[in-house]
Amino acid sequence: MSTQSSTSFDLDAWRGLTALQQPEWADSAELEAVTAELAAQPPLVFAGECDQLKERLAAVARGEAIVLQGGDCAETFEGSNADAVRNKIKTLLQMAVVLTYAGSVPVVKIGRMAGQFAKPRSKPTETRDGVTLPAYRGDMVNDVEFTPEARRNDPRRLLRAYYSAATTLNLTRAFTKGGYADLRQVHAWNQDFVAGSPAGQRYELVAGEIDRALTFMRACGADPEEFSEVDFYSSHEALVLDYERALTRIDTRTGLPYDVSAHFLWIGERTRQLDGAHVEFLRHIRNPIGVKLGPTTTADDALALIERLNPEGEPGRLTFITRMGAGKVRDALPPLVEKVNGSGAPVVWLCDPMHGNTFEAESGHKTRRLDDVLDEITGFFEVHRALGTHPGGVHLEFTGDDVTECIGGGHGLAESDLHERYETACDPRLNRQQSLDLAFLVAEMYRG
Ligand SMILES: O=C[C@H](O)[C@H](O)COP(=O)(O)O
Ligand SMILES: C=C(OP(=O)(O)O)C(=O)O
Repeated sequence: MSTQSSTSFDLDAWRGLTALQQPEWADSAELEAVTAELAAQPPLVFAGECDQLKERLAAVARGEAIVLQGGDCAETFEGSNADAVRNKIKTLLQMAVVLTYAGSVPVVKIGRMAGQFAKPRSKPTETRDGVTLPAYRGDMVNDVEFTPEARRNDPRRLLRAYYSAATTLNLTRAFTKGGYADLRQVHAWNQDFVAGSPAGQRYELVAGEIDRALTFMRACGADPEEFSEVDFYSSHEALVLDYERALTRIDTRTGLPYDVSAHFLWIGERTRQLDGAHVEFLRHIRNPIGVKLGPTTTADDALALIERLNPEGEPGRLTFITRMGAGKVRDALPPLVEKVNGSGAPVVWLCDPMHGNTFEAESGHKTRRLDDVLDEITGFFEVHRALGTHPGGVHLEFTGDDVTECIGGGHGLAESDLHERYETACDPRLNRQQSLDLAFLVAEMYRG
């Protein structure tokens, strides 16, 4: 069947399949009322914007652009405030400038923002000091606080997620279109970072080159409009299907369904079963979509996902986000890339170097080493370079704040520092310094 002819029957077919990682809602009448209310809300993004992103991702698949996708592991309602959103955008823009210069190609900027409110979990419950409660599944479902009331799955949170996403998107549109994203200003922030970073000398070369390029352009009288505005897209894991279905609309231009909760949606490693509800639902929406692929993925799994999610080979439609772990990427990735590339399918390859590299520190904090993160990206580049395919970019968990959740980086954050500002609601994020360290080091890989 052509994916282009989806009907509302198709959009609800997932309901008859196994949907993993769905919250059990205490009150189904309330869920119904909430989803009806959501279905009547205006779209958060527009189908035309999703199509524009698809075109840009098609350029990435052709090797003509790269992707920088990132943001919180789990956004919180409390964190959807102007300071936190501005800091995340600022960090992402700073990283993007460095990568744009190094790659000499456009960088497609996608936030894990404005909707990343639901989390798949390894276990349905959490036990602390002998007390067992339902696991935290993201602010869309319940609260991170460890009390029975906070951990109750509350359908009204779906509405709060929608309104928080709207607030965040409003802020991102203001920050990226209202002059804040001016290239010269972003470069000045990077120069400050290089001057203050213990590893700064290593980055001075790139920062200096960008500076000279900008001075040259100014001297030539070139001051393009594009310098002061950037295109920024939203994304999140399409996990809670009642929410995603309620926010799916038929585009009046084309008569095709789009999930207007975000520009880009992805299917997680835990919910990518071919015969599962998530693959079934996402195959019918026309947004650009991604699938996370962990180390157990076989080349045949990848081909079957392509057949199911992009049978017509639409460029920019499908992104594979590989998250193998630093120790496995060099063995697990080549068979996938080789076979997919051999099939001729136009796939974007992104590296998520976070989710295969998590471990528990002695203090009990979940953490990641920046060295492992960089090693996985290095392996990802090695594999793509060896096979002649395009390393399409990175998918990161980071924040613009000075948290202490991951180890390493120019400032040498150690395990013993983790307790100082450990604020994530789920997995550990790179802080602002570590994110910029990473951007300069990945820039070297693109130049290499
Ligand atoms: O972000 C990814 C997952 O939600 C997270 O890694 C799950 O963590 P858990 O193993 O603590 O449930
Ligand atoms: C859960 C996530 O990742 P994965 O599906 O790769 O485990 C995530 O990116 O939040």
